[in-house]
Amino acid sequence: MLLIGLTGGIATGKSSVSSIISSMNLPIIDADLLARQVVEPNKPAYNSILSTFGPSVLLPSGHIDRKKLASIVFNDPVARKKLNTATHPDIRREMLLLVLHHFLRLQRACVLDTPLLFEAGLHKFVHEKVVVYCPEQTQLARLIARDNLTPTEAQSRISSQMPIDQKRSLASILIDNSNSKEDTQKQVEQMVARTLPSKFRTVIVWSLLCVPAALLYGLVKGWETCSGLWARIRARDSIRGGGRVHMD
Ligand SMILES: CC(C)(COP(=O)(O)OP(=O)(O)OC[C@H]1O[C@@H](n2cnc3c(N)ncnc32)[C@H](O)[C@@H]1O)[C@@H](O)C(=O)NCCC(=O)NCCS
Ligand SMILES: Nc1ncnc2c1ncn2[C@@H]1O[C@H](COP(=O)(O)OP(=O)(O)OP(=O)(O)O)[C@@H](O)[C@H]1O
Repeated sequence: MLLIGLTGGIATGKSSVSSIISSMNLPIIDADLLARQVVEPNKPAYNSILSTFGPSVLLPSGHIDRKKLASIVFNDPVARKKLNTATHPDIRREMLLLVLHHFLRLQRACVLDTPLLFEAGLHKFVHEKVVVYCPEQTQLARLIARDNLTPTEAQSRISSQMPIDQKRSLASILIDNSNSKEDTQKQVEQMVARTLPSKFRTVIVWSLLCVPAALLYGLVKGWETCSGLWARIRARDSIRGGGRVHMD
């Protein structure tokens, strides 16, 4: 199975490209979505965020206040590193499980839609590094318009990632999303047609690797179940032990 790492800068157009790819029936693993799932209440990363940032980053519902957390971490590299440390191992584990799942289902390719592909070192594990590019001024304008940010807020988000020109230089395939959406669509279709392996090749690789992949899937899933149970026991004990919920 071909592993395609899809990345770019914030608001350069990854989601737009990933929805084009998805319409071609290729599976997409969305790191931003996984980042939301691993911080649901009482999951290990949730407890870790709470003990690092305190209860002021919670909404009255008990969920993480993402706006509040964003305003902290996009202005403070040390806080951002702490958030990455709390969330990235769990995001990586979920990604691995999904990759194995798609491999075992005999998919010909799988796309990892990951904004921090290079920053987090995940580019080492993919066959193709696809960078969705637009010039930084266009990126800034799109980010301000989409998220209703001030230019200063938008700039600090852009600066929290590797500069888009550097990502461009690390790409194995570049999708230039500076122009129309139709132009981008054409580039994506060409990219998929050029890189997708044949069904024959996919079946050969699958038959060689399906046993170790299934074993690895079972091990990672087992580990996930045990660590989830352990986090719930610890959260329950901390409620019983004086109401300092999740702060132990
Ligand atoms: C900071 C948080 C709370 C902001 O949440 P919010 O819902 O406002 O934004 P969302 O998650 O949709 O992210 C939007 C974009 O911000 C950028 N971004 C997100 N996290 C980071 C980060 N740690 N460093 C640099 N850029 C980031 C990405 O380009 C992403 O596509 C959230 O992004 C988060 O928990 N980030 C840490 C986990 C992470 O690294 N996620 C990125 C995928 S691995
Ligand atoms: N070719 C294009 N022309 C004009 N606007 C575009 C184009 N491609 C994307 N946009 C707009 O730019 C904004 C950012 O695009 P998108 O949300 O796809 O970026 P992203 O890289 O996924 O962002 P993030 O890193 O925050 O997840 C959106 O409002 C989108 O509609």
